[in-house]
Amino acid sequence: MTRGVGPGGDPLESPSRGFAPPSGEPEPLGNGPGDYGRRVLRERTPTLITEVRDRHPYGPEQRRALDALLEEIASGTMRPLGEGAPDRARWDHWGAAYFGRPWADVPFLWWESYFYRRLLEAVGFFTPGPWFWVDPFEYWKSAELRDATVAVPAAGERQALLPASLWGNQADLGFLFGAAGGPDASGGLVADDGALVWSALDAGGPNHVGVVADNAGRELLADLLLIDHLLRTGLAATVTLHLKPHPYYVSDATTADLVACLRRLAAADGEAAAVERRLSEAIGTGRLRLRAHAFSCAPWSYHHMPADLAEEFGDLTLTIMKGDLNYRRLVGDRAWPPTTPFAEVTAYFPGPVAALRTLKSDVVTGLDAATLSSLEASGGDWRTGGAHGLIQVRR
Ligand SMILES: O=P(O)(O)OC[C@H]1O[C@](O)(CO)[C@@H](O)[C@@H]1O
Repeated sequence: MTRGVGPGGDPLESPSRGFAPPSGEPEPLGNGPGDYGRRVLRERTPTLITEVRDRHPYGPEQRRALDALLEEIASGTMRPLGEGAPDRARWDHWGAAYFGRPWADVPFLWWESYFYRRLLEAVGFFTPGPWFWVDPFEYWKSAELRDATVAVPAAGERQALLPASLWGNQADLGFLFGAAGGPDASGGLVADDGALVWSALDAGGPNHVGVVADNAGRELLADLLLIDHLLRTGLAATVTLHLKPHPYYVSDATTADLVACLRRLAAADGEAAAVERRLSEAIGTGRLRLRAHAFSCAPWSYHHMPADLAEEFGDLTLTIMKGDLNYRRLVGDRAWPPTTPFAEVTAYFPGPVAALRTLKSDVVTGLDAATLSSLEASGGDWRTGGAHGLIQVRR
């Protein structure tokens, strides 16, 4: 296992260094015919730009910038961030191999992350002025949170907590902008290491658990119930909750979204309000620690994580990675044969790690051969439809 240092004083890791992926790894997933990335690039991304433009009273400057982004993605070449962007140097470094090329030539994981950064640029999110730090996705996030029901399982019923946190991941608002609409029904679990997750925590202590959050709203509510359980029962001495430092992938949870969820819990009846009180107190005492690391919005897999993050994950009893994008970043967004062991592709990760994810993109690992053949025989969109889930762990 090798670890590099960040470039030019930047605390984030150089993409060319970091933890080595297993040798002989398959190509990064792209945007060719049949690739899921192509659908996202051609369908979801333009719809999202148009929706963001239509839902806000933006002035001519923001509208022009959104239209230019639409055109650049459809038929132009990828350009760097504008002068004056606070993170321009970092992205110039990261994007050196991609800028000046058509978007479709750039790996899916990379371009989609950069797309969200460019969308924020277009709407003036980082520019001091009237739209400074106005979340372009707040409209959808708050609607989803309003509709969410809060169901606190009875004390002692911990078995429901992992599936609730997992299936909460269906509430990815990016699906609103897909041609096929959102996931409909549960296709069940294609891998279920749930018992191993609990036994990793039951083994002794004190446990220190990381939760790398994904979506706001009902997914984060379910995550918070899980975190409350871990803290309340003493199964975790501390929990570190990783949020996004700024809006990302439509519904990814920021600190503002966490606050909204806590208020939602406080306003609900009975036990939910008690959960909010306990969590707020735990944040106050430092038992529940919030992180919003810049690498959480980086276009790279965790193989390239910076040293400070690697050290943190290495100190944890277990890190729980939520959602599809974190899964892609954990295993590497590559065309792995689906029976490649999860333990093998995550061996580089600096501590025990679990993934709770609904399947919403091409990558998957750790399936047994029988499960894979019945999924293939189903003829359905099982890799990307969001109707299947998995719980995997590497201790
Ligand atoms: O919210 P999640 O579970 O990370 O899912 C987001 C997924 O949706 C997509 O953004 C598709 O638009 C995938 O690229 C990504 O993996």
